[in-house]
Amino acid sequence: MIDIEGQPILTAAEMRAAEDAVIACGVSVETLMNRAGTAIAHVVRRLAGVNEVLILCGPGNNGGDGYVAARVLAEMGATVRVAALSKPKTAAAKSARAGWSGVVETLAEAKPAPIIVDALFGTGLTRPLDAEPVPTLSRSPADAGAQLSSKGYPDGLLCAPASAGEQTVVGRLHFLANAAQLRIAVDLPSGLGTDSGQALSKPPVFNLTLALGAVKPAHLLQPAARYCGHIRLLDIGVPTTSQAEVLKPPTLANPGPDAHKYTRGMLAVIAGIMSGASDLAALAAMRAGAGYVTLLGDTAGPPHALVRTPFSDHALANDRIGALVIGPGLGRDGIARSRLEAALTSNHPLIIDGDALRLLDPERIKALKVPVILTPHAGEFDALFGKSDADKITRAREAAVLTNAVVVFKGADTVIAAPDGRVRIAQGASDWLSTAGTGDVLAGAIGAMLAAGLDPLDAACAGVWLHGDAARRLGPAFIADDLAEALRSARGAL
Ligand SMILES: NC(=O)C1=CN([C@@H]2O[C@H](COP(=O)(O)OP(=O)(O)OC[C@H]3O[C@@H](n4cnc5c(N)ncnc54)[C@H](OP(=O)(O)O)[C@@H]3O)[C@@H](O)[C@H]2O)[C@@H](O)CC1
Ligand SMILES: [K+]
Repeated sequence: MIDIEGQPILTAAEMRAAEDAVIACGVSVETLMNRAGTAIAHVVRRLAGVNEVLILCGPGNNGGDGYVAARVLAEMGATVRVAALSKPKTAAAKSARAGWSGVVETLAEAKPAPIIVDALFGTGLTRPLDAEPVPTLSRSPADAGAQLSSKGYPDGLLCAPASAGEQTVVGRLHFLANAAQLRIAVDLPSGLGTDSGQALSKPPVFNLTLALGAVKPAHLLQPAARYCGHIRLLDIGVPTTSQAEVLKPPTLANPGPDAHKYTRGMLAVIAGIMSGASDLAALAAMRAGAGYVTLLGDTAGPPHALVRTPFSDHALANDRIGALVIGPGLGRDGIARSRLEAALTSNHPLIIDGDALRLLDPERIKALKVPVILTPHAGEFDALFGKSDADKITRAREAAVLTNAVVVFKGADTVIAAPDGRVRIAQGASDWLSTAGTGDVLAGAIGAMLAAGLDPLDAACAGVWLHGDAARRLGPAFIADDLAEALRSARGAL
């Protein structure tokens, strides 16, 4: 089981292409399926102990993985049952099914077990499951009590649509999941759109999802990610590369003996009508490790290390400034507009956040000749780039190209995109980040990184990492002030 930090993220088509490349070199689909099923079995065996395992198998290769896992688990001495939605359709799944010598129950009639393994659908799911009735065995009285043969569905038994409610695929999956103590999904919880991150049908929430060969967008994008639980990668011997990767901890150098405040990066934060927001950004930058932070505007208060300076073109013209944050608490009035204009023409690398995003359009941003990082949340993103049904990765990528800026598309599944197509996606953001001021803290943290001289994508990634890690360390009910302070622990943990 591999931790997914830093791993490539592949769409369903990219995963198929990676598998095809291996198959073209003479490795059979059956071999890949055997690797997948065997790896799954070993994980399940470790977690299940002596408890009974129920594996739910679908018609495609995801189901095939399930049959292999069942066989290997049985060979290891585990108590394992298999329930199928329908007969296997693919050649590899048929062959895997043939390798399972036990009974195959129907999904509609399977009794619960303490451990369930969902191998119903993986990357091949193309439509919602809700409407799909679960086939049951329509039996004549003479057939009553007959069991499925160990080699497949007996001839003459018909698959008939079941009634509503629990007898849909989703209903049965929820029923069995609710009754289980441990829920494990093979590749993806059944019902998720691999690339879109949408729940085509709402699956149960799993404890563990075993990604096969590569991480997929649905493991990270919301709402799909919330159904996956912990995500671990299983290696099936398919080499993968992608421009999209899971965000990993940054490598940040600590100050050396010859460091001074300016070598560690000087950040200027422009204040506006809501001084609390720019204060938070400035404090966050200091706690993320900036050497010198100056707040430009008419503000007052601690910390004493923060250099508060009235806003002026002269203050902005300081060529020691390594980066400029504008937007937190800026407002949208005339003063805001003139400060934004001054920032845009100051020639400093920019982090553009909050209100500043509402005062700009993509063409203006693209015309800037300095490194730019945009940090919109969903509302700001829609306002700047328009609404769209495309997935979040595609939207972030297109926005980065359109503006020639690094775009940090914030949310529970923050996507960071660079104009050259590279993408990083943060996993497992704390739900407690949904509180006022946390976006200001992020802008400051990223500002510290950009001021320190990191490349814009690296700066954005480092800021997002520190922000997410600080939140994880704080646990529940923190406020943005706590978050800014906790950046110090996150920085110290690197
Ligand atoms: N390729 C490889 O080398 C390897 C692949 N591996 C594994 O394969 C998985 C991908 O396999 P897959 O492509 O067969 O797709 P899968 O998710 O099993 O489902 C497809 C089936 O579902 C059906 N179907 C779709 N939607 C439906 C719906 N709403 N309701 C009902 N049916 C629906 C669809 O029918 P159709 O749309 O064609 O009518 C088709 O029959 C992947 O996640 C990984 O686990 C590993 O073994 C390693 C080697
Ligand atoms: K599955």
